[in-house]
Amino acid sequence: MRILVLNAGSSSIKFAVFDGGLDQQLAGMAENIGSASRLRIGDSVSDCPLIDHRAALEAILKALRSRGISPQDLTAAAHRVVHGGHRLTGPVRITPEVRAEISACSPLAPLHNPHNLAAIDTLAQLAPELPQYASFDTSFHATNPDVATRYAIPRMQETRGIRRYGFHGLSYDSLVRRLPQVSGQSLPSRLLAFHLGNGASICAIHNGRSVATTMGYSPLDGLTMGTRSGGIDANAVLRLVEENGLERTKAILNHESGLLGLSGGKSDMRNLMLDPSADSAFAVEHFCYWTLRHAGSLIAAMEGLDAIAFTGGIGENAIGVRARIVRGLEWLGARLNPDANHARAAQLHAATSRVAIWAIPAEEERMIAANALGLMEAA
Ligand SMILES: Nc1ncnc2c1ncn2[C@@H]1O[C@H](COP(=O)(O)OP(=O)(O)O)[C@@H](O)[C@H]1O
Ligand SMILES: CC(=O)OP(=O)(O)O
Ligand SMILES: [Mg+2]
Repeated sequence: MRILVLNAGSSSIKFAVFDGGLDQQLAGMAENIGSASRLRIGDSVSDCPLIDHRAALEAILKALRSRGISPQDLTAAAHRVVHGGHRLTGPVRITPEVRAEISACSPLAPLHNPHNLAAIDTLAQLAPELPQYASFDTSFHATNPDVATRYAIPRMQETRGIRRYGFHGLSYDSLVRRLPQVSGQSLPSRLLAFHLGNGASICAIHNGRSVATTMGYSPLDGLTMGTRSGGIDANAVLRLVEENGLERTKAILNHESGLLGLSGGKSDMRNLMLDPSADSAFAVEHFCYWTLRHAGSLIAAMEGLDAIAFTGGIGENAIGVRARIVRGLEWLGARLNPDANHARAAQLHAATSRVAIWAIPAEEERMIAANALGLMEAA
């Protein structure tokens, strides 16, 4: 049994091969697609010009072939699909109907669904008999109450799908399973989970279920992100459309804003933290400030806070960002253990902290493989 998992994010494609016991045989990623791209497989890293996601997928498949794994050797492929809309609320085997539904959701997640579909189509061409499965980033938030998911717009528009969905659900779902294993304790009742990567969101998890999250109709809303604006007044968006047209405005808000727009050219947190310019420092502060503003809103939705967990590329690695965010939550009694933070430990809270603080690697790939395996076993 060999399951290939493909997780296409906005700037990267992560991949992993699992066996039937969900042991990971191989993993890697193509990162910084479109700029200074690199291909990592296990411990080896090579600079590799990857102009777009298609080129990245070809490079990944070539690298797998060179390690003796061609598409024909796989039992199944399993994909992260970012937007499942309101019909695809759990993992599924990909059929022509499912593919059409994912495609219909592409305008809602323009940085993601097209890449997810491209990977599905490429594998279908290379290995037409290969069963393929999809897990959706939106599913975990299906438990949000109506009051959290509805925009205050006429019902007619809501029935056309204009509502909040929420994303990064595979990461939050895996966090809920992983945290008790790592901490040796039961899941905290009111858990605030920060998925901070190139795309970034926060989720209020009450007794294991998502009750509120910062992303909305699409993965543009909420926090300041690598290249996405995060929350912006709809009238400001309309003005941008009037002045720049629809396509240009989409590009501005999705590809040219966020940390990139604020710093004047850098979207990668690693680079921003090394850069001494005032604009880069402001971009990092904007990211942290708005993360905290939204955190306050989600804490209110849960009526309190027992624990926080950081995940995603920034949440797992950016020591200074974590320290700044926890400092902003000191009024709630959160206290970081600086040594644990610097050592990149899993448990980050000081003994005096009233809020538990954890860093847990995002295990989206394992979650996607587990979902696919579950469907195969049930078939
Ligand atoms: N050691 C590090 N220090 C600071 N930031 C880091 C580090 N490693 C990764 N990051 C940041 O994590 C982000 C990418 O996160 P990731 O979750 O991989 O993104 P995505 O899946 O959305 O493409 C980038 O901003 C990157 O700079
Ligand atoms: C939904 C989303 O923003 O995904 P990513 O962080 O991988 O870009
Ligand atoms: Mg990601």
